[in-house]
Amino acid sequence: MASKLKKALTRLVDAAKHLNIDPIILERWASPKATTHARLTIQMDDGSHKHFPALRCRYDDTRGPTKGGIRYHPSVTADEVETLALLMTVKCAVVDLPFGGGKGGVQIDPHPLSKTELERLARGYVRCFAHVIGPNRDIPAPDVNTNATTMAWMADEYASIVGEWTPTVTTGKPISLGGSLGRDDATARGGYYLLQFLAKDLGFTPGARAAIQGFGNAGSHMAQLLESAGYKIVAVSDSKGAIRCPAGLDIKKLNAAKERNGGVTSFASSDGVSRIAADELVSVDCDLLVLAALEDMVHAGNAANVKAPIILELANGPITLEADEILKNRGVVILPDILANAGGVAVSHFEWVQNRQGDRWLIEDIHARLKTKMEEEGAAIWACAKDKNITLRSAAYVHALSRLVDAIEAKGT
Ligand SMILES: NC(=O)C1=CN([C@@H]2O[C@H](COP(=O)(O)OP(=O)(O)OC[C@H]3O[C@@H](n4cnc5c(N)ncnc54)[C@H](O)[C@@H]3O)[C@@H](O)[C@H]2O)C=CC1
Ligand SMILES: O=C(O)CCC(=O)C(=O)O
Repeated sequence: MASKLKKALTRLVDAAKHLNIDPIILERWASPKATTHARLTIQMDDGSHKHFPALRCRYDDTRGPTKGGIRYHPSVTADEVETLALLMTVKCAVVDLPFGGGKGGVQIDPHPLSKTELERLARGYVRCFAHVIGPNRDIPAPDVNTNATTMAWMADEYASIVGEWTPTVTTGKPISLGGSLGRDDATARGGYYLLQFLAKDLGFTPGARAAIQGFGNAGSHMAQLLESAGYKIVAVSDSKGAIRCPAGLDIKKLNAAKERNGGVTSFASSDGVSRIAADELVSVDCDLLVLAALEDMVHAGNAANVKAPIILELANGPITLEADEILKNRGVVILPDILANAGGVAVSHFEWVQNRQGDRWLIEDIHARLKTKMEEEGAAIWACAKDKNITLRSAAYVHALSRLVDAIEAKGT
């Protein structure tokens, strides 16, 4: 079976056909610039030691330091991390950030770990990769199962290694340590601004019904934003299961139930809310399907069951190549990951700039800058898709690729 990376690269190669790109230039993205592997050993609270495979990939730094999150998950592999780092390379070009693409991961289920074990894991990661990361070289951020606290521990460990506080080495930090206002909900908010901007063209109106797969950072913030704007959230899921409520879920109450009980299914005892099978989420009757969990969740086996006419990808790579084709043939419009979830890295860039300036921007400024970015890039990609009669995903790749090629040609290499 083709690797995830090989499959992901076909999207880049297809986009190149719409531009007159020298194949030699394209070859440079066929593999990452560097992937570093490590054995990450931590002491557990009972005094024993455990070892976990850990990685950091710097896929491409043509447009600037590599940038991308760190994921803790049992399914982390080099192939997955490299694929996600390729997506970061393209994403940063889509929204014109002065960054290349990177990603990191640890193959671990972090849920059974205590807080002290999690801290040792984060610090251990930095000790493994201190020679790879750096404020002008490679800048991590949160991704699946990592958060602001993880970034604080990582920045603190980096400071003790280099001998000075260096806030620009990670983004997504707590506000008290130089984190940016608005980074917490930025991934969802960027997707939300894009959706609002295209709503008229998409025929998406307030009161419309949304189903959301994944109820972590990206998915739960999206639920809040959509609910506040008058949309109905009729189903949500997480790794433990899914719930449905045709009248619309109360997201505040759902969040409180999740906090208390650790998962969305605990809310199934509330009025009008029923439990459904996790894989039923993608086939719920709704006007918008938000994918905010993991890769490959919509595949050849379930793409035909999707009822939503619009899909917004907050997750990275949630739709397989085969499913993409099925959905395209059925006329489903996909707002693609490399544009729709770029709000996270865009506000990470704002954080990095604020840290370099030693300044703090107002939340209103951050929202305004993010909105402008999503609208400008969204408009360009929408126009490219119409002009070339291609999908929004293909148009986003074309848009990014032309910026990447311009940068290479400008360097003359
Ligand atoms: N956090 C960020 O800033 C960004 C995240 N993303 C992407 O968004 C996606 C979600 O990331 P976060 O929200 O940060 O992670 P998170 O760890 O906060 O949340 C992940 C959510 O997905 C759920 N989940 C896992 N497996 C599932 C399954 N099989 N079915 C349904 N739900 C499942 C988890 O229970 C959890 O609710 C990932 O693909 C990530 O790469 C993309 C851009 C930025
Ligand atoms: O904020 C960042 O630097 C990267 C976030 C990320 O990992 C992503 O966009 O997939």
